[in-house]
Amino acid sequence: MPPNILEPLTLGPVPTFKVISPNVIYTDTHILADYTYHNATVSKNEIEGILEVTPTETKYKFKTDCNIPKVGLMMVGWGGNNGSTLTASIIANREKISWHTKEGIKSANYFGSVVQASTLKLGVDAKGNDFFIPFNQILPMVHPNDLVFGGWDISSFNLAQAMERAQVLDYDLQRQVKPNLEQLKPLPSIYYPDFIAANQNDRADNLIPGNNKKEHLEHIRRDIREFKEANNLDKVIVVWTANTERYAEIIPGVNDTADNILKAVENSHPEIAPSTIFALACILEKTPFINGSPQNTFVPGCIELAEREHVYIGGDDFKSGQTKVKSVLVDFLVNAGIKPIGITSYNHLGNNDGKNLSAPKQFRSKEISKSNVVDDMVAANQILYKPGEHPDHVVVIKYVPAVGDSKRALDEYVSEIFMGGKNTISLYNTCEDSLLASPLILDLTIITELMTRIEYCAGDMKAFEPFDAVLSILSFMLKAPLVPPGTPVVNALSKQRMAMENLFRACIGLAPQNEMLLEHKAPVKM
Ligand SMILES: NC(=O)c1ccc[n+]([C@@H]2O[C@H](COP(=O)([O-])OP(=O)(O)OC[C@H]3O[C@@H](n4cnc5c(N)ncnc54)[C@H](O)[C@@H]3O)[C@@H](O)[C@H]2O)c1
Ligand SMILES: O=P([O-])([O-])O[C@@H]1[C@@H](O)[C@H](O)[C@@H](O)[C@H](O)[C@@H]1O
Repeated sequence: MPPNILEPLTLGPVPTFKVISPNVIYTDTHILADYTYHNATVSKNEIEGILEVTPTETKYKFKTDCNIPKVGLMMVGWGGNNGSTLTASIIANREKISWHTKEGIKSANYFGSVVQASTLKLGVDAKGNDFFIPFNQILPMVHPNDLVFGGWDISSFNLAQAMERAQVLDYDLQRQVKPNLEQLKPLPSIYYPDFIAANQNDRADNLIPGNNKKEHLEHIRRDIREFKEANNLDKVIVVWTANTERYAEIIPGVNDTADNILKAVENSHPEIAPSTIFALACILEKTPFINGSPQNTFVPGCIELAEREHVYIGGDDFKSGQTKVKSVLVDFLVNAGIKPIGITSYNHLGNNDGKNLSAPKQFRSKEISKSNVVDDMVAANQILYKPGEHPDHVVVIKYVPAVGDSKRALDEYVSEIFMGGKNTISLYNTCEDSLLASPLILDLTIITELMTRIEYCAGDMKAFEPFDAVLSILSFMLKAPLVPPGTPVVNALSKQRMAMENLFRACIGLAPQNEMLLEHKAPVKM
């Protein structure tokens, strides 16, 4: 395996602030924080017929390892539009490349990455004004410029050929990064035709031979080990950005438990998907695996194995455009007491993703992930919605080669408003789909890696432990957030962002952001 030719230059940002608190200790290697988690339990007093709300306080200790490791990002589907666009874009950022376009000179950036291009409020300054820092300075994080790339694709194209095929980036930029990308070639991958559209067959010329799923699993495990060793990495994160697969059937005795799914792999059971083989290989290699597509990679047996091995998994389906807007707009409408009754999400696109989704079973996977995104917001308001009542919600995706990666999304939101009135909001959203999704791969990778360096201790626990293996903290970047079995799914984008921000604040002993601004509304009088 050729070692990555682009060695990282520097490792991560250096924290630019220190929390002055008896609850926070900085050592040479860690940040230790004592944190009180405030919540409230609600119960019904049947005798008095009232609800009783009891504030709760739980003492947590958080321990964050501040040593930023050398991290490899291995993408499954590396030769696709997202994988090639991300690789080219990070190289452009690393090399500080600018390029000519008809609109003038453009320079590389990380817009669209919450970690690299958003900020968060740390507190207020002496005048009471909000004080913001870059999101990636709240805790030590890997910088994307330092990531070492690798991955697999069923297509043999090198990354330069893949970038050209994707038709996402401007030519003058492609021209400059081409020499670097020509050196990068995806590893052969596993291909089970039944799981993706038949129209993908013509690019499947870079395959691991045979049909033995156990051998495929061990091959992928070996690939991960060899990549880590060849690049002298401390950690590897694997992200699935390959084609959307059909849903796998959940079969008792086959993929319902960890032991059964490993046995099913031994028997090369036909219902074990390539994405699940990758997930199992990662779990067995103690390597976090993130699913950027909508299929049910994480069948129950896969989740159970991840929990048993304490290996982080996350998914599903990058939340990049139309759905991201939906998880904001419906949250706003419902929380404003306005009742969406009809949501129609239509889009067409002409890239290979759209080509794969033109097949019914693959579309169905995407339809599911795009349709469930309003469930939590609707369930939270029983003034507007009776139990079980939902807006009419339609998702349409059409493949139109002529528009390439420039997805056209048209949405219509029809809502009931005051006194029998109706409100209709129509949106038209168009852009290169891969330019929205690629930064999310960065955020998923960097936050997953950060989570591998944070441990907690709470209640009667005698030692620090990792978080639950199912990383629901990644939900901001995902359409159909995977959560620990039996726990609530949150889709509202503001809540997802708040959860991420407040968790990282807790790791440095800071209370959750509450935006009350009491100091201005009810100033303390001396
Ligand atoms: N805005 C977005 O682009 C966006 C948003 C959300 C989700 N997604 C999902 O991300 C995935 C990738 O999107 P894309 O636009 O890059 O698609 P793409 O079709 O350009 O890339 C997918 C790549 O995966 C490869 N592939 C297919 N099966 C494979 C296997 N078993 N092993 C290795 N490689 C395999 C294909 O050869 C292709 O190069 C899709 O599932 C898509 O639904 C994309
Ligand atoms: O993230 P989002 O814009 O809601 O959804 C997108 C779909 O509209 C698009 O058809 C599909 O090809 C992309 O993979 C992505 O899933």
